[in-house]
Amino acid sequence: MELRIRNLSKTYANGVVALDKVSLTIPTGMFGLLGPNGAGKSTLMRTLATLQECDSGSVFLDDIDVLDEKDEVRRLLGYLPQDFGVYPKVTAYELLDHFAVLKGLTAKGRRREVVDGLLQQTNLFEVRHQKLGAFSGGMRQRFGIAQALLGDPQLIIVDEPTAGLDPQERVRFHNLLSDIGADKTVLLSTHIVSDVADLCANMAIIHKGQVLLSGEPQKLIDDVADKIWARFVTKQELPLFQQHHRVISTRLLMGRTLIHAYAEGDPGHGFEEALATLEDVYFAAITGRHAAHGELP
Ligand SMILES: Nc1ncnc2c1ncn2[C@@H]1O[C@H](COP(=O)(O)OP(=O)(O)OP(=O)(O)O)[C@@H](O)[C@H]1O
Repeated sequence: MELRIRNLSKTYANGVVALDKVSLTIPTGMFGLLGPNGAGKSTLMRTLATLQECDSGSVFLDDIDVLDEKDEVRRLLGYLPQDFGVYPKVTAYELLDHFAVLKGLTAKGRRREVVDGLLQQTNLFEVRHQKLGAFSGGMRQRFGIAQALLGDPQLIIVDEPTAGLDPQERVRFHNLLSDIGADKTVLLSTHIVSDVADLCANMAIIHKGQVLLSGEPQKLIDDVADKIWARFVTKQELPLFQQHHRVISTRLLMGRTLIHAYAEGDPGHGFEEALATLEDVYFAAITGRHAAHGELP
């Protein structure tokens, strides 16, 4: 299914503009919504999941008016919130079975089939009789996906699901999501660039409630391909480079400081052209946004 978001805006009572005329078209497959903490991702996710009202704008899931026909959307929606809590004293099987009853799966035999199937799909079947309180972060997130998939949803929204997962668990979780994304619309919010780079056919970068960029990751990388320049600097040199170049990122590499700068042509001063990555796209977008407000030269 296709999700079309047009001019969605939300200002909280304290005056914070969380969404500022957000427009996005999200086709079937995995879509990554990338942005730093506070960008407005959760506000957008909760609005799409019919849990929160916006101020203006429209959202359609194919022909369904998401902001108006909430029951209709809920029948098609699976949602994994950012702060998905579990009851620590019940087992994975018991809780999923309970959620299945709430979803309307009242026939025992069919319910068992569905619950067992989901536990297998999320690789939790072997541990289904363990209490959720003993689950690792990765197991808990996979359980979160299992509950989100109850009722065979066509639209699946997952809000920062990989935060706090170790690398192995992240790979496992990525594989699970990518299987689901094969024929469903999956919207994944994250502040981790590699989540999007690894998984998503389409993406958007959101910052301070605004969509800065959207498109296919490779196309967005191609757009900055000859504009990213790198060099090592000393700690003492760094402020000078930040003053005279559009430095988009600085990071330590084997104890030295590697800077990436954005420039239309060779900036000289010892810079060499770098192979652009999605991380460069992300930092160029985010810092470009600051530049628009005069915070960078
Ligand atoms: N209920 C609320 N009342 C007031 N301000 C809020 C509320 N919820 C969120 N905000 C503010 O709105 C902005 C966007 O928050 P949101 O949680 O949507 O961002 P986010 O991108 O999901 O960030 P995070 O990853 O930290 O959750 C932030 O400045 C946040 O402090």
